[in-house]
Amino acid sequence: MAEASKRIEELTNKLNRYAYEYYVLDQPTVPDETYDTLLRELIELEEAHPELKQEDSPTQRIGGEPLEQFRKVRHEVPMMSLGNAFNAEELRDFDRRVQDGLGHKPSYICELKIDGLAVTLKYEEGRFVLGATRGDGTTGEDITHNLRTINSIPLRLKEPVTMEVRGEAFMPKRSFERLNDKKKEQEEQPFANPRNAAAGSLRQLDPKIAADRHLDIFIYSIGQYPDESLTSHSGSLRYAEEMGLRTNPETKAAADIEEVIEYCESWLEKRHELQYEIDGIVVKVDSLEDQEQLGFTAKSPRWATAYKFPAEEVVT
Ligand SMILES: NC(=O)c1cnc(N)c2cc(Br)sc12
Repeated sequence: MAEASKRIEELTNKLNRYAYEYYVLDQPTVPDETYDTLLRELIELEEAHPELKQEDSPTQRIGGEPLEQFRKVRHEVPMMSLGNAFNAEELRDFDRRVQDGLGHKPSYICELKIDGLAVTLKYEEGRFVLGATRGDGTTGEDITHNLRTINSIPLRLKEPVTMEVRGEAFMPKRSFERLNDKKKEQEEQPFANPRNAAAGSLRQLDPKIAADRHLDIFIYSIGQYPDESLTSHSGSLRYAEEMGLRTNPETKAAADIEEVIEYCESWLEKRHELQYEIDGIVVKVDSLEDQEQLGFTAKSPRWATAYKFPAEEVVT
């Protein structure tokens, strides 16, 4: 029994590390066959010793029976929405308002605006305990059973910290095309776009459906967190990465609004090369102290805006 317990713990940790390298870092260090062989060994050991199964075992990503209904979840920290800017001049207007509010020039951080479904993830002492949709910003739906099936969401953080993080769950373009090909073959209604496909997949009561949809996620903000040493948004993104969470590699600091405008305009064409859809760029004041000073309007932060790309001509 001690042997089995030791081997199960060893396999669980090894498989979780391999999954982290593959799904979070996009840098696998072992071939798929190695992962599959170890996973088969773990499944056999867990079947022989179910009481030794670990909560963060990769075999526990797809839970039990489908839910009867969704539980409502109240967000302690409301999930924000963003004001919009549609061109360079409106970005300059945003910058003027920010400088008026701060009394100094801020530094900015630019992040791709992922076209998916905003979700919140709660970790307690490092364990993934709750995941929910944004809903109306204060009340969302509990979709923990579906988010557990996303391989780039760690079931356990690298440190036993308690924190809430927010991000965008999305369906990569390739998964979207494969899914719609299957739907067309089965003469079912295809999804209009990857955002609808991701939302449709995560709003299922049966986690086996979400598990089959190859969803992914980028974390873009941290709610209440224990580490008071964080003073910038960019620092909090690095902290999220250190905890084992997946963040977007294209995020970039900008010294002033002209650099922000340059970044936004550079992605107008480049975005078609991405493996996922984006519908704009999120621009944030980087200093947490500056964010605190600027605060929120009734529904949006004064320290962020969304630069929206012009709607694309839909070729039918
Ligand atoms: N990086 C970000 O902050 C970010 C990325 N993608 C998105 N769809 C959203 C939405 C809000 Br609200 S923030 C944000």
